[in-house]
Amino acid sequence: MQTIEQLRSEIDGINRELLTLLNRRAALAADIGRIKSLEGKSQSHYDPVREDQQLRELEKLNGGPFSHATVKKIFTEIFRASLDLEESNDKKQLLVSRKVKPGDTVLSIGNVRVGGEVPQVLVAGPCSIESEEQMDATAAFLSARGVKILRGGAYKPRTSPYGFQGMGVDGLVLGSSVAKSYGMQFITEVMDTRDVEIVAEHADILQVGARNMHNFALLREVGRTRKPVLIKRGLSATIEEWLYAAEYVLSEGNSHVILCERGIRTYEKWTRNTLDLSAVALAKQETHLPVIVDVTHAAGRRDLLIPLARAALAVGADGIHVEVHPNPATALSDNEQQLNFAGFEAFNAAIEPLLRRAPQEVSV
Ligand SMILES: O=C(O)C(=O)C[C@]1(C(=O)O)C=C[C@@H](O)C=C1
Repeated sequence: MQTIEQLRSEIDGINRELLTLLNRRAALAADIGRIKSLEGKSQSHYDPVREDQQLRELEKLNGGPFSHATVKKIFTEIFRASLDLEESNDKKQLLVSRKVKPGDTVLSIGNVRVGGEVPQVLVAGPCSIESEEQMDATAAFLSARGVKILRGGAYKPRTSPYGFQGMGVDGLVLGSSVAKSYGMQFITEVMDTRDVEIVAEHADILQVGARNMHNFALLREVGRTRKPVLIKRGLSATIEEWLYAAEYVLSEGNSHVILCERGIRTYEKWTRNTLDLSAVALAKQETHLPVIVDVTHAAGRRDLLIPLARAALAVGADGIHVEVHPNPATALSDNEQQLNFAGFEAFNAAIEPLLRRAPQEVSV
């Protein structure tokens, strides 16, 4: 027969185990709560069906000596405590969330405004910056058609280390000076924390590419600048992970963020990626940030760019990103998917009827 002391010491041990388990359970409930908040499915986290399911399972498993009524009472108390935790965490809302900032964020970047009710923007230009002639011809052509944001990669995240890696600083200087001479804003990708300063010196908008969306050091570093940052959704990133990437930037004090859906990796092979338009609708609904759609990388083929861009605008995108090159056949990267000038002309004409106009353009 064990002594009371021995039994109590066993109970003390079980208490310690229970405490650890209860807190592990609470952490899981808190994670569920965060997902529920981000999805914004309902105001309340209370889920009676899930609670009932757990109670039934426990009733089946219960071998006593506690009666089911007692087990039910204890677990109902645990559910209430989890719910309280979830809802109190909810009060610490994400900065990207509309719960924190109900109105749309509208970025002013030079002469361009992005987000809210302002006309949607087109971000266009070549995949890679290759030469002055190429950039000059592209900027002259695009600016004459009302495009205000010129893209061009100076640092290229290529799948193969032997592929063209970009012109680096020379490309930055070229891209920014050509954009300036046509009154355009220059967007380019930054891939490395060590380059943030130099890229921010030349670019009007910093792009964090899909392959770097999980690079938290880079996200923090661009968050410490006060430059607008465009964050592409990662190749296999969930919507939640994409929004947390933006949260990294906002949490460093930089609220000038644009989200960019560019298609995700699925089993589908007829397109390069699968454009996830529900992500656009959800990001618009749950966050206050502008959302644009990169149709070029989503499709990976020219023949789908028009329908995808029209669909993106219909779903509420604040802009479209499309790659344009004077002669795609000779491009040093992505030559399958960039539009030539005639192709852009047709693209622009096809999406134009769907674009919002500036108030002074509305005819009465
Ligand atoms: O599973 C959930 O949805 C939770 O929020 C967790 C939990 C629980 O503690 O098990 C908490 C509250 C809900 O009413 C239902 C279940």
